[in-house]
Amino acid sequence: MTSTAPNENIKDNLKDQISCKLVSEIIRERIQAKGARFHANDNISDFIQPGELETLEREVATRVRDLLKTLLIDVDNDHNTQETAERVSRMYLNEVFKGRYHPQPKVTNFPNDRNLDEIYTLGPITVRSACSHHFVPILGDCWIGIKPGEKVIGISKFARVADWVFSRPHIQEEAVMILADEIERLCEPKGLAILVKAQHYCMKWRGVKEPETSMINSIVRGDFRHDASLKQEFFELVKQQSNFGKNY
Ligand SMILES: Nc1nc2c(ncn2[C@@H]2O[C@H](COP(=O)(O)OP(=O)(O)OP(=O)(O)O)[C@@H](O)[C@H]2O)c(=O)[nH]1
Repeated sequence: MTSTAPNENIKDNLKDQISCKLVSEIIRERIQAKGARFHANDNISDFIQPGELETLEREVATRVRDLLKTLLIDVDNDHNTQETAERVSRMYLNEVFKGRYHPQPKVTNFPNDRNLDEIYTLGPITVRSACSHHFVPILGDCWIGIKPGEKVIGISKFARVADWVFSRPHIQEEAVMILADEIERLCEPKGLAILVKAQHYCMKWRGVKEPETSMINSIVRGDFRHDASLKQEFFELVKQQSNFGKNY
């Protein structure tokens, strides 16, 4: 987000407070004023100012309480659901969908001093998401292959970035593309390959109720795309890595 002069920010905040807008309206207007997208799998943290997430948490809890009431659950007397609205709100904003509302975890990159140009793979990295259609879990494993460029990042950062990207409502195909974009941005590899195997609870828990079906998809970029033997090496290494085939 481009910065605005401090006085303009203060004026805008005052205007918002005087008009008694909901914090979700204030944030939405800020996003729309910049012409930015706010689909379910977009990160909108640049548009949330300090303190607003806590206010949003209270607003979401009110809406979840309304949903529970509309579902004819006696939230006032049922001891099990009395604080469910607050828990669900916290869970969405700070846990399962934190990748929408919180900024990217800090990732330091280092120079590839010795010009390492061998590929390496990393996995399985557990990924947890939810499908955009039903908001029920997607759980799976991810493997990442890198042919380094001029920068390298610590291997734990791949897991942190994957967790941040997947912690949004998604479809699996887009989740993998967004993760690829973020990794390319962070370490500019000469080649990048990603494979995800996941189970979708919208198919497992409800709907067709298929308990074993999983979805596997992959993306290859740079040298992995142009060099068939490198691509094959990635898939061979992934096969050898432990837990390939694990079910949730
Ligand atoms: N391509 C793709 N589809 C997904 C993903 N996650 C869930 N889906 C599917 O999205 C579809 C949503 O379709 P709809 O027909 O509108 O929803 P529905 O009537 O609840 O469908 P059923 O699940 O068949 O009961 C379902 O077929 C899901 O299985 C994903 O990551 N990628």
